[in-house]
Amino acid sequence: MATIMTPRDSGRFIAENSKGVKIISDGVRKIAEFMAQKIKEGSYNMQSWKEHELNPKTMDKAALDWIFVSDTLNFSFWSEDENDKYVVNYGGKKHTGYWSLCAAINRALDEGIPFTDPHFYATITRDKLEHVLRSDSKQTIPLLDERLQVLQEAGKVLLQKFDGSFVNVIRLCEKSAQTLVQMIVENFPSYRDMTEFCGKTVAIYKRAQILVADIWACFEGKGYGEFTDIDTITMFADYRIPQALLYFGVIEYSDELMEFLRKDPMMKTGDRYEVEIRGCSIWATELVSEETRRILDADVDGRNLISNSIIIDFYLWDYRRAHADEMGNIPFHKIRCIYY
Ligand SMILES: Nc1nc2c(c(CN[C@H]3C=C[C@H](O)[C@@H]3O)cn2[C@@H]2O[C@H](COP(=O)(O)O)[C@@H](O)[C@H]2O)c(=O)[nH]1
Repeated sequence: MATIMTPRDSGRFIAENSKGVKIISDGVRKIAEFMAQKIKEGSYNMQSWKEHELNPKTMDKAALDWIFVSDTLNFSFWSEDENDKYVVNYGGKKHTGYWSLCAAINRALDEGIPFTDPHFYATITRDKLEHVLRSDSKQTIPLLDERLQVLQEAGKVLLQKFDGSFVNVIRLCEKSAQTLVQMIVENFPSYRDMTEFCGKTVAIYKRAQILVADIWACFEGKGYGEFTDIDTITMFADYRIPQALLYFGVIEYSDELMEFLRKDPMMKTGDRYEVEIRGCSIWATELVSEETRRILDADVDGRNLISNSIIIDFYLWDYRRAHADEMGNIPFHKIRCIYY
């Protein structure tokens, strides 16, 4: 493969050539101060990942298998009609969006379905997957056939190349997050989230990077989650963080782009606006992460606190979920694809 830019360099290249999306340095500084405060007061850190009721609480192979399946299917949960969403009831609660997938996985495991075992999902039938992902509302999960294809593919690769467990992929990455991202995109085609922009191939790698980040957070940077270069992982360019960055004034959309989004169009992978929104969000979050680091390092209590683009991303994503109503009128770009 020709040397492809990393997601960080891709983000910078896209931001330097973007027409519809601008990064606002005052917004970067303000959100960095806000994040530094949150990190200093300890209200957000890598342990926050396990506080989510549906995420695994253990640091073992079972948790790793769970994370690999959830991140293989971690895409496209938005619904055409906000009042008619795909819902999974679990633990006495109604779960929507990304959490509906986690609820469905845990529901299957509770029913004795070995849904996180590649020996099972490598040859899972459409009927069986439909049962596992069944809805508790009228709305079914988007892209069921694509989910079937990427899940069977991931299972087959794990069985054929890595003796049936993602543990063996990690064992080969020599504790390098970048090596692991490369191994994921080389061996698992559904993770190849890249496109052409201004004559160059740009790599966004949203699901490959969030897979590494979820492992790092679940294992709290130890064991399977120990990476010497974890800070080189960027924000995960989905359709939610751009919404949060726009809300906080970290990025700004041109009048044309706002006009375009107001028509609620269905976009396609590689559309110029899609790449600009995702790429500028990556670069904006890198700038926020660097500024947050500068603020923490200037503070005797802050310099040994963990802060990187993953923590910033996780915080913004959780904030957006918790303040979905306030952000209701902030547009997000809509696309149906297997990448995010
Ligand atoms: N950038 C970024 N994108 C993320 C996540 C997560 C879940 N991670 C959580 C789990 C533990 C951590 O503490 C995180 O809170 C899902 N997504 C993406 O969002 C979209 C779903 O959104 P909605 O329709 O509103 O549920 C979809 O593209 C999905 O792929 C994240 O963290 N960052």
